[in-house]
Amino acid sequence: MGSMAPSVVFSPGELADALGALRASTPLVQVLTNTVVTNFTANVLLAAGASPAMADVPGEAGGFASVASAVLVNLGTPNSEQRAAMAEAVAAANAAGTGWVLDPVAVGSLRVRTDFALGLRDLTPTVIRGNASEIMVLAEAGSGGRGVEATDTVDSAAAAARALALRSGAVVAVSGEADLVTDGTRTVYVHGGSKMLTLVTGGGCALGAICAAFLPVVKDPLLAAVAAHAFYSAAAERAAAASSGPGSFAVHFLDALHALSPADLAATAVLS
Ligand SMILES: Nc1ncnc2c1ncn2[C@@H]1O[C@H](COP(=O)(O)OP(=O)(O)OP(=O)(O)O)[C@@H](O)[C@H]1O
Ligand SMILES: Cc1ncsc1CCO
Ligand SMILES: [Mg+2]
Repeated sequence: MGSMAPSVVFSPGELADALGALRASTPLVQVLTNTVVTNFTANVLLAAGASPAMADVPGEAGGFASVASAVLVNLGTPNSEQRAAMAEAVAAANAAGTGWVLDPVAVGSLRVRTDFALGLRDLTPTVIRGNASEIMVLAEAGSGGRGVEATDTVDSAAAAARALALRSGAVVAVSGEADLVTDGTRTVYVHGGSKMLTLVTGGGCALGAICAAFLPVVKDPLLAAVAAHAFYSAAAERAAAASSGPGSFAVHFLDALHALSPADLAATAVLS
């Protein structure tokens, strides 16, 4: 992978500048996410240089979204209060012109969240991020994975991802061995990363938060999502090299997100 030509879509310098802008502005990211990954997600955002706020209570979520830099809506454990808060936050983010990310965890076989996710899909998310099976369900081209895990490959979801982007107006990101990011017209693959990310809960969920953190710092949401994935992959590679299993990987991953410089990102990212 290291010998692959860099993408013609975004240069290493554009990725570096995006990370530099994130670090310079400390975006305030409102997170409405599942109970499994809340703490890990907050730590990932802090390590990366953003400021997390887990404001997901009805009556507060809308007010918070109108002042946040970006919002993440993750459907991992969607209790009814949280669904009400998500509806509030999305309405307020849209009214304020604030970017928001939808992560439709485990849609397909799980009815409540599937119905809710299909409604959110049509409320102009800026980015939709999920694994291949989740993205295929939102594109109405698949029946879902096995619980929170994908049973489809990124390549098999590529056409669905592009169709979903064109239909929703969102940038669509599909995670896997190589991540695919598309706005329906332009498609970028982000290589690298580590399989260790799949052995720590929240590997995908926290990536959605990092996508949100990049939205307010660059104009083009496709560049924001690509920079987020490249940054995340670069940190995962560095962490995997220093660790001996999932436990130490999680610790080294936070350290790597914190330590990785814009120049490191420019030197490490492999796009195609
Ligand atoms: N085989 C692999 N090799 C390298 N990196 C991988 C591999 N599979 C997944 N990843 C990386 O792991 C991260 C999480 O992707 P994954 O597809 O597991 O998300 P997910 O299923 O949504 O996760 P979650 O369990 O948090 O919901 C992404 O950064 C992705 O690039
Ligand atoms: C394990 C799990 N179950 C519901 S959400 C979640 C976190 C990973 O998606
Ligand atoms: Mg997921």
